[in-house]
Amino acid sequence: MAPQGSRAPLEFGGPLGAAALMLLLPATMFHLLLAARSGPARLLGLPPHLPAPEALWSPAALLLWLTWLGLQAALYLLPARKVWTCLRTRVGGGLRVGLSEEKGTLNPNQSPLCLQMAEGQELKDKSRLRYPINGFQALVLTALSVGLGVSAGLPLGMLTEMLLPLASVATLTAFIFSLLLYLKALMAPASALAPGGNSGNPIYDFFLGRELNPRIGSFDCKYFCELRPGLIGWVCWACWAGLSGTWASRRGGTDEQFLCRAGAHQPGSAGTGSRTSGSPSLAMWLVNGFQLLYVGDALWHEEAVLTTMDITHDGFGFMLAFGDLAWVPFTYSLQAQFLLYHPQPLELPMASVICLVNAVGYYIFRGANSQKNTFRKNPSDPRVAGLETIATATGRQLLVSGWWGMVRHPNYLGDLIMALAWSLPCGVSHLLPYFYLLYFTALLVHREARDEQQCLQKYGLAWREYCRRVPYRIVPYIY
Ligand SMILES: NC(=O)C1=CN([C@@H]2O[C@H](COP(=O)(O)OP(=O)(O)OC[C@H]3O[C@@H](n4cnc5c(N)ncnc54)[C@H](OP(=O)(O)O)[C@@H]3O)[C@@H](O)[C@H]2O)C=CC1
Ligand SMILES: CC(C)=CCC[C@@H](C)[C@H]1CC=C2C3=C(CC[C@@]21C)[C@@]1(C)CC[C@H](O)C(C)(C)[C@@H]1CC3
Repeated sequence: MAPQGSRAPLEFGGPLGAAALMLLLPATMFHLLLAARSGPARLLGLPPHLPAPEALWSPAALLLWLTWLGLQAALYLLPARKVWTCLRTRVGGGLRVGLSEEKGTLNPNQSPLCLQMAEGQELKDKSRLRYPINGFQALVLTALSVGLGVSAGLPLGMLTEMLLPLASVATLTAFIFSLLLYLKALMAPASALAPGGNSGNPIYDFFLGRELNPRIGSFDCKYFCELRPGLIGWVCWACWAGLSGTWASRRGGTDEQFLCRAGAHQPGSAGTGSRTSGSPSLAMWLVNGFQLLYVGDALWHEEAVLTTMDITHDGFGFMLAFGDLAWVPFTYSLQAQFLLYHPQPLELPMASVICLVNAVGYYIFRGANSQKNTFRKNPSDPRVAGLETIATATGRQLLVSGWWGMVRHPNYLGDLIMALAWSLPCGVSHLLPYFYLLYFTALLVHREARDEQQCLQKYGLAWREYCRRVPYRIVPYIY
């Protein structure tokens, strides 16, 4: 039985804050879903029409959701194809080859099927967990399965109408799953518990999560949820929203009929304007393209998630279960949902500027994340060996030039610039599509403060020296 009452300071406003977030997060998600399909599409203020209770639940949505989770779990367990592994190895560069060969896990000449694995950070008991690396393969196979399903006549056009019940089912799953995880953690050894999330207060611990890496056999629940059902679901749904225009016109429906069916055509609706061609608008192409790049990138660099604080520090509780399974797919796709019901005109010159903004954001995000990952894996790698560093008492070093000498969280800066680029195609007539940018700024500012606290504990004076030499946190000369 695990000991109760760790001395970690309480975060998120303690039990009261945790309880409030458990109500507020699902409420916000449903508000956004309803607002996106309402005529006025207001971020602040109630949507004009609240749905009937039966619109929030359907057995078909439950079946679809369970099938989706089953498909993603099967793809998680599937070995990586040899041809696939070789391709990733070549395109991914020396870093991946070095890592995998060093651990004896990758030999492209062995068998046509191999489960490529990566090792996580060292745990309290000095052991390291192993994780499958086949996320990008899962994305491609999912896209193929969905494509096959649609061409075989699966009524995926219903997806738009099923979004509310799907969100309910995902929220319910997150609650049940978190409860099971909480109970499972009661039997976990102390060494398996997360640094936070073990305060002894059941509400707080349920929210934050007690066990660091809950597993069923070798199936890692947190790693699976962080990158698979929600992230892949997000782009599948957003792309589907993009294609829905085509679908509406192929079925012989007008925009007006489509919007009525989807529940958006109400007095004062902005949603009957410009989408008449039956193909996704330029704005929709941009939003989908940018988000597909983001998710594809996350799965391509899958092993990088093993060093994020979600995997190394936070327990697996309601916050991450709900965040991964419900919040990400249903709120991160908000721009696509908004454009589906409120098409916006976008001219080519403006689209080019937005593409440039996204490219700059991606360049900073990827450059900063790759530089740190390369450095953490092998500080003498020629790509990072010339960078200036600060030594710490732990034996690890901190980068103080390159991306990490510009601000203390250059990767957050890139991520925020991309967030702006995802909203700009939606125009400036509504605040709603900018919700992601606002929420994400708050999330990253809070996350940055948590990370600083942890780094101060880990590196002490060396961290203070880093802060002195790199005074800005996220935005140079501003913050
Ligand atoms: N789309 C979304 O919803 C979200 C996206 N993200 C993205 O996820 C990515 C990962 O974020 P996150 O895990 O929060 O944080 P980081 O990837 O920034 O990792 C922080 C860690 O990096 C190490 N570090 C910090 N400074 C230095 C330095 N100067 N030199 C070397 N190492 C350093 C420290 O760990 P150590 O020293 O132990 O290596 C620190 O704890 C980011 O790109 C972020 O934008 C994050 C949250 C949500
Ligand atoms: C308020 C609330 C619901 C909190 C939960 C937060 C989660 C939604 C996010 C915490 C960290 C995340 C990361 C990603 C998605 C969102 C969550 C789960 C991420 C998988 C997105 C893709 C990136 O490339 C990433 C892999 C770096 C990233 C990791 C962190």
